[in-house]
Amino acid sequence: MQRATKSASRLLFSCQQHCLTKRLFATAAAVVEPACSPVSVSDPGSIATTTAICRNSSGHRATVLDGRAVAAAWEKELANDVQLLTKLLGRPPGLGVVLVGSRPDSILYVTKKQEACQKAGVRTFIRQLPESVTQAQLEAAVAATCGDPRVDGVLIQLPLPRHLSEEAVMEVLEPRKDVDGFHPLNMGRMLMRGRGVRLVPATPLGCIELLRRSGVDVQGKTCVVLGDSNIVGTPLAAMLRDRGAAAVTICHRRSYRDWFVDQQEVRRKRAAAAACLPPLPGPSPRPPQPFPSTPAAPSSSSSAAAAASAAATTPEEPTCQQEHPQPLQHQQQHASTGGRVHGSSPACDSSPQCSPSSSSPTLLSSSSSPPVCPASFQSYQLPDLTRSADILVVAVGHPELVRGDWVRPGAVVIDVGINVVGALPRNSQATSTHTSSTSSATSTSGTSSTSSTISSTTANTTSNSGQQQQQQQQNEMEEMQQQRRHQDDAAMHQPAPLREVRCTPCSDSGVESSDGKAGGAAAAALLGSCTTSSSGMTCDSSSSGGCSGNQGEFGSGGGSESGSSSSAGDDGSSLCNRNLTFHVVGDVAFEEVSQVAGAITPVPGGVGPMTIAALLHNTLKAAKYRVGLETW
Ligand SMILES: Nc1nc(=O)c2c([nH]1)NC[C@@H]1CN(c3ccc(C(=O)N[C@@H](CCC(=O)O)C(=O)O)cc3)C=[N+]21
Repeated sequence: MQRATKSASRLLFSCQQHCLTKRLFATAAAVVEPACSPVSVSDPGSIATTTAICRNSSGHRATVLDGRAVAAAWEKELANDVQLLTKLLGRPPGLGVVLVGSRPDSILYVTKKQEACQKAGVRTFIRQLPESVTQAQLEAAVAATCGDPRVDGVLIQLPLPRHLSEEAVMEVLEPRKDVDGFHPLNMGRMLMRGRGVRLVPATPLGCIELLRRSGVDVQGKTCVVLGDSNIVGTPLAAMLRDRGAAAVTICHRRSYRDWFVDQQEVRRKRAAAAACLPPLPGPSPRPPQPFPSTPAAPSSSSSAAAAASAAATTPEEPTCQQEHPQPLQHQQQHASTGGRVHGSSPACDSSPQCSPSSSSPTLLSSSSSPPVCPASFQSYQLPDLTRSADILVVAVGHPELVRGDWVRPGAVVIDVGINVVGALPRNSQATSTHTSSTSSATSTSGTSSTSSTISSTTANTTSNSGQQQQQQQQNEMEEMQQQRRHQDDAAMHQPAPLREVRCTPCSDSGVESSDGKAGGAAAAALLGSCTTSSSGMTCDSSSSGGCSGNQGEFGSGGGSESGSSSSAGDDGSSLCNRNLTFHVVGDVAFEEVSQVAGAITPVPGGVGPMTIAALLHNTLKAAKYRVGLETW
């Protein structure tokens, strides 16, 4: 009734907008059941069977892209190359790793690399430098590793402590031994079309291989890469492009960072905007552009196909007075998240969200009507963008950022995030009580919520920018410190079965070296008294002796400066000494997204193991350059 007082034009406009939005979603819902998404996934184990993944709808779960199994198969293949190379080299291929400090995650990843190399018959030479190492010492260590005749490939484990320049040390690497592909020559060749790709970063290569080996064809697909890091987002976008993607969108951190800070607020804005969001590029058929100022949305081949099929089946656009089906995003939300609040769907005849009184100032004009949609990208539009993807890669470093309603039904979702969340004093699980979240925690709603975030490490999305890296490290430190303050009441609700990590970083004094012969023992030495298993890393927090004073053949470069314990090491130790438990979750809400996606990678067990296999692949490639099996 109150609406009747509003201007007719505004009402009409609002209705049109909302109805169009609804029709759009209704259309998307209509193609869910009968149509098969253009993505097909074959069983990685079988040769001939290719199962088309039909667009998901409630009741269908996504195919899990098993990174562990695929990586194991890949590594087995690589073992043949190792045999050949060992003959040609007159020794096993060798990987040199330079590790600064003792971040538990870095130690874990180095250990994984070492294990994979040992299994394949590749020797590893690990040079662990103290946290306090100078740039010159680090560069000398890298140069010495590159110069070692037993070493064919070299990597510098990232991130580096904030006082060190990643950029500068990368230049010390010999490009043909740069198994991470971070040297500017390798990066440049990869980014520039036709320049002859050589060594490419392991994590993106792992993603690409996982897609390929799972039977997901990139050709002609619309890809969205959420994350703009130098080591994942940027190279992966180029690699998707080179594999024939029709369109690749890289989302800069400014497109998602608001979601980190205040998810509630962005969700609220998004809900408020639901009635007047401008159409975004994507696979769904789009109504005519309602805003003359909005540029025309490009369409992909799959969107054209979807539009064609939709055009044949879409009923007349409902009038505003009609009952409308729930937009798909709301259906999904209620089906898969237990009703995670996204804002209620506005009534067609009211559209209060488009009124100037809405609390979404960037969205709306201050005049009466029509509402002005933003000229630039707004955070709340991100789910529309991600939903345009046939292949969605997420590498942002925020636990479970991507929810079910961010994903196009049937899409392939690659989760690169590895976030260590939650802390629980050991043995207190049974009696744990739920505590309030820290500022950086993900939403605790949904099916796989986590409570306090102790440290959010996107292992694979480290930026090469010193400033950003510093900021990230500082954030991690702050979170850890905050966690320590709350450690007494750190008990938390346990989400679905997740890997448990209890760890004690070893002392960062001295320089540790080991080689592949020692294998697991070398890893254990590196980790102090830590042991690893398929279920994670377990360490005896009472001991860190395995790491100190064990000066080996790589004693030069970083020297054996001791006593320079890092704050990171301190924090890790303190946490470990308190017997806290961590969980690993991805950037994608796995359970929820599994209800929508056609295929999805788990965390752990997805991109991580593929990264390790890719690194092994690169190490052998470097060895091939050396013996002339491949030309540089
Ligand atoms: N110079 C450099 N090169 C890298 O390739 C590099 C790096 N620095 N810094 C860190 C990231 C991270 N990264 C991973 C390696 C293995 C797993 C991995 O194996 N993950 C397992 C388990 C992990 C766990 O147990 O927590 C999984 O996801 O199933 C994950 C992440 C390589 N990175």
